[in-house]
Amino acid sequence: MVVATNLGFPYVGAKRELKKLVESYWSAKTTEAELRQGVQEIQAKHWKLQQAQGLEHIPSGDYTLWDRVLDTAHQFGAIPARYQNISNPLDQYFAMGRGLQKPATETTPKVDVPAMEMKKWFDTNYHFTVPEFEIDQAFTLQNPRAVEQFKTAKALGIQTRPVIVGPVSFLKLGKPVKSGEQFDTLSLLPKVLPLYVELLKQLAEAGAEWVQIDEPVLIFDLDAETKLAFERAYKTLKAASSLKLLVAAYFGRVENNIYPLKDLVDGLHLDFVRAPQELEQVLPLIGENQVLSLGLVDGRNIWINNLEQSIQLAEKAVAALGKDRIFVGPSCSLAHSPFSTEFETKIEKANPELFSWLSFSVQKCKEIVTIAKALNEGRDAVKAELAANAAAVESRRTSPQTTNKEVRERVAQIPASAWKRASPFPVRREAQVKKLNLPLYPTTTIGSFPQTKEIRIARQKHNKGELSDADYDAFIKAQMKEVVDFQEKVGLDVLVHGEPERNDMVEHFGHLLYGYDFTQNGWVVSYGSRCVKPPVIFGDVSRRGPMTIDEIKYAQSLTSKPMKGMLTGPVTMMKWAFVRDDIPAKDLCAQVGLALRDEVDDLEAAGIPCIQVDEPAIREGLPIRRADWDAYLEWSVACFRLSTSGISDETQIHTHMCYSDFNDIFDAIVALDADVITIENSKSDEKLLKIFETKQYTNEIGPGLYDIHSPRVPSVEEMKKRFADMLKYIPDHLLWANPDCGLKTRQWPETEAALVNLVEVAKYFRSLKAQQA
Ligand code: MET
Ligand SMILES: [Zn+2]
Repeated sequence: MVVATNLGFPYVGAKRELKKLVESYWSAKTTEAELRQGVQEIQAKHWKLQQAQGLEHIPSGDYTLWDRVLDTAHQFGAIPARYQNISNPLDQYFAMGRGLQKPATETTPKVDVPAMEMKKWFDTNYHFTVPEFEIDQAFTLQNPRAVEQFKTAKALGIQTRPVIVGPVSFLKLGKPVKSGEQFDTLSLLPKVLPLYVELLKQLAEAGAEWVQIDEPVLIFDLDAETKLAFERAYKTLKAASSLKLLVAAYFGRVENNIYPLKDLVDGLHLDFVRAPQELEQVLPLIGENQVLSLGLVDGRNIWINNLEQSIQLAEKAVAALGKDRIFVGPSCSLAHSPFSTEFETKIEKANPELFSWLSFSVQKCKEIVTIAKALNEGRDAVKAELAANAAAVESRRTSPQTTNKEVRERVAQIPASAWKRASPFPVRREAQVKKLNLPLYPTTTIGSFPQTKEIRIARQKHNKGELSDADYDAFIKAQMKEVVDFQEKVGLDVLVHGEPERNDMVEHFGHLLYGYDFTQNGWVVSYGSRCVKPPVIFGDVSRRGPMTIDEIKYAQSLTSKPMKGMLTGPVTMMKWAFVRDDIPAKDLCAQVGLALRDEVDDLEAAGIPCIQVDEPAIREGLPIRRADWDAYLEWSVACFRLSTSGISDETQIHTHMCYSDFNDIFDAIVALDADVITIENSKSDEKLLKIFETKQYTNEIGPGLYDIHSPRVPSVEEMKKRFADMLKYIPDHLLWANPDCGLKTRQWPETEAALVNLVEVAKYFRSLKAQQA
């Protein structure tokens, strides 16, 4: 029979219970014993909830207090030296994840260790902790969490399927401990495999039957060596274990990467939401005794499944392999989607139609069960569910809420000339130099200034109706005035309004656009205990009206210096939202691009000489497979240009990106053709600047002079050194001086001190230049 399975559950909890629990432990309000007890209660609730939906394979070991890859590193003793003298294992674990600072006491020395590096988990917005390996790394097995969780569930009478991170992904996702010491982390495979054997043994002894081994690196472009590593690893594990091994890949297509696993493991889980077209290719790669687990329900988005479509796809697999060799499940762990729609009372009331299109984790479990039941017992057995689903699918397909004829027509008729600026950069530069009259090495900031408690309180009060629109407006104006006066005082050249009216750079604009809505509880983990609540894009996007003109115009009226308008770019507006899946991403992006284009035009008409369109998410949207890069970059760059090309030569377009690692998309950054780009640099000095040895950036550029993520005030000397380094690569007339990113997470005192120093650095180099001349 077809088995209904799950790969992972949103461990953070319906109301972010786990977050509250661990944070309370960190602030010493909860003891370790209470933390463990609390976690068990949450887990028990979630296991029972999944059982109640009718799932047969329920995961355990998918719960984590920080990150599952970190759990794996910690349990195998891959603990970097700097954490080794923290004696309590739990505190050591948290220190690896989030760093630890403790003043000295009479008996203990001071502790000050930074966190391990975090990286994006494939193309999601979740960040995992990057394991660090020594070239002669030794591994030991201590308290594997999967075993502990399996036993806890078992004691409650629930048979679960333990989930572990597989050996090849674990090693591949890690890095050599010293950046200078390069070695292939996969070379550690022979050392770590015996411990995996031991881990499987412990799971078998505890009574597990199936174990899910996550190997998401199967979706990368893999070299022959890694494929060989897969073969070696799973030959060893299979030979040593009586457990049934399900190797799980997700977030993309696997192509023939799974070939080495043929007949080696008992089952494979693949993502048919991302790669439905792959079913036919993979069926012949499934060995005679292997199960194919179909990822049919989107684990990363919030839309209802098209059950009939899923059933039809599954029927093809059933026809080829038989019911006994098919599982159905989510495409990936449901930890990447929010908990349950039952808490979305606002949308339910205000927009019941939209509500009927939403499916969060609990609902997704039910969808999986319905698909399995339809396959096992026929569609009649789930008639009511299928009918309700078909009605909702049809309502979404045909609803006037999702389609705006004018927007569609406008996108279809974008003239070729709208995709690029009227004149090439050198011509625009001349016009801008004349108009702006900026000094050499102009100074600016990235947009936001400290979001103080005062600002947050005023916003809350306004949202609750305790502060009238007029009073709130006056408050925001006063904030802008403070920020403008401050920038004048410090001596910056291109000013900003400070973004006091924005809680978040995507959500703020989402409220001003048609097609966006907002959940009350649609939380997903971003890293550790940090959660985000992305907006929902459900329909065609267009402006409700001018979005920023009043604020920016007001800010400009306060100064004779150029004011920089501030917008969030089309790709970022999409990437940091739950995006609709019923039209191609590139069409949606063009809609957002057009809405922003109107705003850019209006800003110009209002007399704003510089306009920044932030695109921090362009890099992270990059597809995993190289073969898919060009197509993505082509439309994402095009949509940025669409939003910034409706204006005259003399209006200066800025863009901003952070989070580094740009070198592999350098050509696309050039193609954006922004007049000025400000870009992260201070955390990866040489890496960014190195590229200028081989490639030329022809427009103006401001690599960040200091890291805004830390309260540390950068000294004049240190920024001088950085600036001098930049001047080796970037011609004088193109270089700007600015911080790394927006200042909203900073406090005022350090902001002031840092910017005063920054302006001094620019002045120093200007006078140096004047002396040379
Ligand atoms: C994550 S990029 C942030 C850019 C935005 N303009 C800010 O300054 O906050
Ligand atoms: Zn930034």
